[in-house]
Amino acid sequence: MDLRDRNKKGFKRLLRSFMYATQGFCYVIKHEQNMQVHLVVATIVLVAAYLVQFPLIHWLILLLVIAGMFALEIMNTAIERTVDLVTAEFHPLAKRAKDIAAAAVFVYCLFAVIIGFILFIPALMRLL
Ligand SMILES: Nc1ncnc2c1ncn2[C@@H]1O[C@H](COP(=O)(O)OP(=O)(O)OP(=O)(O)O)[C@@H](O)[C@H]1O
Repeated sequence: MDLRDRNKKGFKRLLRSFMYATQGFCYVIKHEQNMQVHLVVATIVLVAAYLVQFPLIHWLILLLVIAGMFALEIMNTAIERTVDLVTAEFHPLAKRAKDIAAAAVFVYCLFAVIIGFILFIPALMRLL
């Protein structure tokens, strides 16, 4: 992007930002296996929520958790690429940065699973 463009405001710039964000999103889906796994799991969970007829509040919580998961995985990928840009060599700080970014995804995943159980167990009990 031309540096002068950065100071421009308006709809065109907004549209361009949206286009860049879409490119980033497509990149992560295409190249990150973890993101592909998240997509498959999210689809299964959404279908299951539909089948057990989640109430509105459960849908909202579920969508928030799924959106957070996607956003965090995207940020993790951004950190990985930035570290790769800084060094192609083995460096303890590069390891720290990537491991910590991965830990953020892991912690979120863990709590997402717990929330999933809390939401689905009563719905499944009702069905049985
Ligand atoms: N430059 C580096 N220096 C030291 N350790 C590194 C470096 N690059 C990667 N690592 C170590 O290897 C692990 C895997 O890194 P990699 O870049 O392959 O990411 P990944 O976890 O495989 O992510 P993904 O498969 O989602 O792209 C990191 O978590 C880190 O421990």
